[in-house]
Amino acid sequence: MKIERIVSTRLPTPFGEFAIHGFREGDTGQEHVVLSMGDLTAGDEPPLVRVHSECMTGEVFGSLRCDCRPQLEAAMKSIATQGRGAIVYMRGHEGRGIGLVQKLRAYAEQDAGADTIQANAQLGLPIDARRYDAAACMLRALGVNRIRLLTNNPLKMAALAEFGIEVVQREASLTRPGPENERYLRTKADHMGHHDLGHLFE
Ligand SMILES: Nc1nc2c(ncn2[C@@H]2O[C@H](COP(=O)(O)OP(=O)(O)OP(=O)(O)O)[C@@H](O)[C@H]2O)c(=O)[nH]1
Ligand SMILES: [Zn+2]
Repeated sequence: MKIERIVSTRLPTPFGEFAIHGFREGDTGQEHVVLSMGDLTAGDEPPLVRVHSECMTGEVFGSLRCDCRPQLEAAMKSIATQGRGAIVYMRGHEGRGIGLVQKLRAYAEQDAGADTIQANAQLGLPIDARRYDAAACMLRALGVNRIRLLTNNPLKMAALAEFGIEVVQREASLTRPGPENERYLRTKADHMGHHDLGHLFE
């Protein structure tokens, strides 16, 4: 995989000032960004990293069908509190890799009774089409080979490891469930093997 860092600049946010690094994949032209804070390569302690899948409905419009925005904000806050870490923001991961409009079609199926997995299956789409090689390459380009990863998703950990990023520790990324995203979170807990989400419903 060829991926190039095109630019690095400042990004002041309500959570503190990050650096934002703009990357472009050589083969596809797909763009991604990494937000970083502090010196990612200093010391023995691996940095806290969130590899986050783009979700326009949640992050731009505040959709309550998922918890992507609260997860992203919590990750930015944790990194700011520690003064060090990175958000690898994966464009092209929208809808677990099926794309925005296909995700909206899946939402329509869900409103007719399907869960998140059944909805994709009914549309003839993969349940999860995301790849993590670009994420691993971007981390490496920033000098990072060992991380503490904020996730509940075992596939994400395994995929990063497969592409040479050592996940020294996993930290849960939990938000408070609401009536609109409860089924989405339960499906991840019950059928997609996600860690820790089951505790939300105890
Ligand atoms: N296909 C599909 N994608 C969804 C749906 N709801 C949210 N998404 C997408 O799922 C992605 C987030 O992935 P998740 O599987 O929920 O969580 P994760 O990132 O794998 O796991 P964590 O690291 O624990 O948050 C975002 O790109 C969302 O757009 C849905 O109902 N159907
Ligand atoms: Zn979302």
